[in-house]
Amino acid sequence: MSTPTPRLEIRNITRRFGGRAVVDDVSLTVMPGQVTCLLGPSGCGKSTTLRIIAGVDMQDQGEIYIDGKLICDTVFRIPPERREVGLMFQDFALFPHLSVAENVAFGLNGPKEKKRARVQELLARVELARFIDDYPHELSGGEQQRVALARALAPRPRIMLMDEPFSGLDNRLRDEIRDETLSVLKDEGTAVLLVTHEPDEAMRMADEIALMRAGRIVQQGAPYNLYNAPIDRAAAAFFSDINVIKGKVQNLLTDTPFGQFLTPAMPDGAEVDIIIRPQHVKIDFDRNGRGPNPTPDDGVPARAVVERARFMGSESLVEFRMEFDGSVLKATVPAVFLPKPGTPMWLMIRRDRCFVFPAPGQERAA
Ligand SMILES: Nc1ncnc2c1ncn2[C@@H]1O[C@H](COP(=O)(O)OP(=O)(O)OP(=O)(O)O)[C@@H](O)[C@H]1O
Repeated sequence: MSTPTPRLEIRNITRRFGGRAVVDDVSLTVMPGQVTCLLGPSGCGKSTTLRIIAGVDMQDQGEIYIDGKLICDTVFRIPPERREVGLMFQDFALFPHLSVAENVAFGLNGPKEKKRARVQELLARVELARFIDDYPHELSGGEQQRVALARALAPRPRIMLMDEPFSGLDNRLRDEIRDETLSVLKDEGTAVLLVTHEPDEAMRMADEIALMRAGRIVQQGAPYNLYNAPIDRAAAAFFSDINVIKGKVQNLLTDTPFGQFLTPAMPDGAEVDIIIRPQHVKIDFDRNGRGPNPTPDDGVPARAVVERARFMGSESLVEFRMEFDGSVLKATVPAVFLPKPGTPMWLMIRRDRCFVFPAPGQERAA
């Protein structure tokens, strides 16, 4: 069986500014109809990667292919306007002096009736048909964003490049527009490369996430895999708060107050961090100084006192001071649960949800 051709493939892209590689040997593919998110902190090189694909910046090394055809390497270069790539940025800047219909039709060629039909089709799809003859200033921010989406999609781009397109919208509107945008893009079968620094946005939108750090892609895969099998401590911490339990390897095992962990590939004496997300910490009440019985899944309970508890809306966040070393661990509870500071409790950690990594500075020991 032949493997399908990616809609977009970039191979070993490097871009240097002043000798510094801000994009460093980046490769990725996006299949037709797929949304891939380039996710990473500010300054890690996401936008530069996107600009290179759009053709408004030029790589120092590497190649770009669309539907298997070379569109750019370091010698050969198809100009931006012939790449059939749509662009959508945070500052989507509709033309204020053009009507909604004229904005959407802006990049279209061909007979007037055909253009009008495509504009009508797209405006219906983004549920803005009634605004067709209005001007941008007569529309809300969310409506303007949908016009920008219709405009970018009008010439039927093979690939849509989106750079933080939703960050100018307020929270509630943003979720709605994201979902709507996603369904329009899926209907059109466009391949999407979306740049964002927000893990929630990436998880909500992406079929695949490429996690970027300091110019490199450090991990790539389905959102579920990145969340549940992060490649290192920083990747784990990028998606949520984390708790760190420290330990030292002895005979391929690491002893902690929460029980023993298998640490097979690590030498004796190596320091390890056992990472657990607050939502995978279980809590139980103190029964006259005793906790729950250990279970195979949850391991050994450890005693703590409540440091503080905060109501977060759909959940509560409780911080505990651990009796064994005075460290603070956090647990999220999916309900209103606000125990008083000083209340003794017991914590267990879901062993199947723990990640074990060499402690910082010990990476080479692993
Ligand atoms: N034309 C340029 N000349 C020099 N340095 C640049 C240029 N463009 C980008 N950089 C630098 O390259 C690095 C990566 O920038 P880039 O905009 O790609 O990051 P980003 O991940 O998109 O960040 P953000 O989310 O803040 O936009 C930054 O340190 C930036 O200062």
